Amino acid sequence: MAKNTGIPTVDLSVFSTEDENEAKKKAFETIFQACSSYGFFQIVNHGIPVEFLKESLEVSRTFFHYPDDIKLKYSPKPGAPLLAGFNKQKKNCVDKNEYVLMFPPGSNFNIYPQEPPQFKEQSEELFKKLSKVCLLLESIVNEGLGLPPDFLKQYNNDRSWDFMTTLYYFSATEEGENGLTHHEDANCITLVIQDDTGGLQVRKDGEWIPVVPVEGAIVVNIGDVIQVLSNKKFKSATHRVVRQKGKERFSYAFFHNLHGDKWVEPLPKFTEEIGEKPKYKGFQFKDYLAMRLKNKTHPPSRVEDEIRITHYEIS
Ligand SMILES: O=C(O)CCC(=O)C(=O)O
Ligand SMILES: [Fe+2]
Repeated sequence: MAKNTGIPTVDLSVFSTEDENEAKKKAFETIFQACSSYGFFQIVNHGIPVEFLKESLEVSRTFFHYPDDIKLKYSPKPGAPLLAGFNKQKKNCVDKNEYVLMFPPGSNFNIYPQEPPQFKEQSEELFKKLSKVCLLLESIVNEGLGLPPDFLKQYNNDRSWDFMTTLYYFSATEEGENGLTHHEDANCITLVIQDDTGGLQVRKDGEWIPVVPVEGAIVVNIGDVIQVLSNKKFKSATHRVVRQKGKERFSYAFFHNLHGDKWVEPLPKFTEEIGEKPKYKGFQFKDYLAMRLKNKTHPPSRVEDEIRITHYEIS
């Protein structure tokens, strides 16, 4: 385990072999512990060349440094149901960032910046590579939860709802340092690539723990869907981004999602089969996503009034 990262770091290459060995067992144990406590860990030797990750962050930096009149050419079309393309947070929004939202390569509603020219190709390639890493992580989570082989793969068998954002956080100002308000991710598994600025934090036992950047590492976090299915055995941790003084920050977040038609509820394995009460009511995933989207489009006046997974909690 790498020191000083705040959260554990796992060498993912040990999972590239079929045979059982000590290193694999240990990595597995670290992931299990991390998912049961923080809901966060980092991975290295994940199969995506470190150079490729750096290039991706560089492409993102180049785009976000263009003046608004260039960036705004790639904004979502008025009235578009999905905000694919370049988005600036509204002036009064507490989140101080800009982002480009992308759906799977080939989705006809994607709006890719054409400047720099390599943006589209780099993003599509990154999307595919991150998607592959998520499939491996999903199988590790499946095993960690003791589910039947390929249970999650079959349940979550449609990749068309996955998405990725690249984010640009401005440096902190006198008016504030909030970059992304504390939240939990609604999806299954999220991957984050961050530059070396820092600012991502995860909440554990009432404390904010920094997710200290590790070169070439990818941050992994568990989302609400896994938390609900596992009846809170694996945690969808609260996290946020704090802007740094004098330093802007670039990142990518990849969301291994779930088709909106899927029904989400605690699995019998974590409830009736072990004599535990379900901690959540079941719901159709798209209903939850719609409420989450409304948090963004029509934000309540107090952050604590936003709809979160607690909405389905059985008290
Ligand atoms: O930019 C980051 O480091 C995290 C982004 C994030 O948490 C999100 O988009 O849900
Ligand atoms: Fe997040």
